[in-house]
Amino acid sequence: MNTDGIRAAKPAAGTDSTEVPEDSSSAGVPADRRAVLREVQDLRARLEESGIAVPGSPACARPATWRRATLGGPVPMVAVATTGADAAACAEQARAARRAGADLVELRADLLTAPEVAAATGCKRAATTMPARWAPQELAGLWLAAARAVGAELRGSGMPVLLTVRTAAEGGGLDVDDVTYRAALADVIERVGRECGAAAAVDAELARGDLPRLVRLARRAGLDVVASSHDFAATPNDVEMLRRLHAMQDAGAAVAKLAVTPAGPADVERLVGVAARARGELDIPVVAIAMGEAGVLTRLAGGVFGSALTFATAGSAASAPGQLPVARVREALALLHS
Ligand SMILES: O=C1C[C@@](O)(C(=O)O)C[C@@H](O)[C@@H]1O
Repeated sequence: MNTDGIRAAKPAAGTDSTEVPEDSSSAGVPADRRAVLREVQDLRARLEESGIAVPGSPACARPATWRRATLGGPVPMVAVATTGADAAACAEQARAARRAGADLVELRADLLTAPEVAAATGCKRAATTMPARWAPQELAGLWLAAARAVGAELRGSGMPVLLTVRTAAEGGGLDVDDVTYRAALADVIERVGRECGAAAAVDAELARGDLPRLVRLARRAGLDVVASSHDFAATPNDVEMLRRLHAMQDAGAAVAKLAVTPAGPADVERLVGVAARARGELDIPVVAIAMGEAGVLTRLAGGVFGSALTFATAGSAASAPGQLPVARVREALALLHS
């Protein structure tokens, strides 16, 4: 088991690596950092007591490399998601993400507002204005235009774009049936794939079905698929969470991502336990996030338990509850993975 991350964060040589010292040697570590370390170490100890091997920061068998970002390497990547309602706002947020030092930008295309609808209604709330009656090709066209704008903003930075269209069923802004979702996603995959730089990877929801076909299409287009599953109400049982992550790998996804809502610390502990197990069982990078205040630790220390990616903010609204600013996340990563 690799304990280097934790050990490197200890200020005093020769101290027990499972304890955070209270003495003067830890004086340079602010209280909140010590609290993070303590929580991580407690959690780790409890998981190991229950027989779950905590991976530390091992490299993954099949890392996913998109431009200069590698998921599944020794340190988790930091993503910033756009929440803008149009392409220009998303490009602006991508610039802020780049300046803040994020590794990649997630374009949340489901939060875009169709310009005609916005003009007619004056409404900026994307989730209520994405027109369900649109043909898949029209939706894909809207998303592609934003992908182009964000891709152009990041040109030369080496930062990749992850194109995500989150459905209402999983807490996002696109309220369409599964057939429309799949058709629109397939269309944008093919069109984005033709435009080098517009996106390096695309998110596809496991529960919407047909994941193997979308993965094949994406591969043909030169894109990786990040398979995802979100629960904004609860934390499913461990068997179900592991099943979903395995199903994502079996469908050919390059990354398996799970975001859940914990009711309290017990759920957080279960989620990181599942992440650690999945990390040992799967070849592809695993992303495991507990959303909301109760799950903040997973956004800072998820990498210790095998999670390859964390989402942070760069001056704009969070795309999911519990996200922290990039700088705060970087500080934690430096502490835990140096
Ligand atoms: O899947 C995820 C994770 C996320 O939900 C989070 O909790 O940070 C944020 C989403 O934008 C992203 O697509």
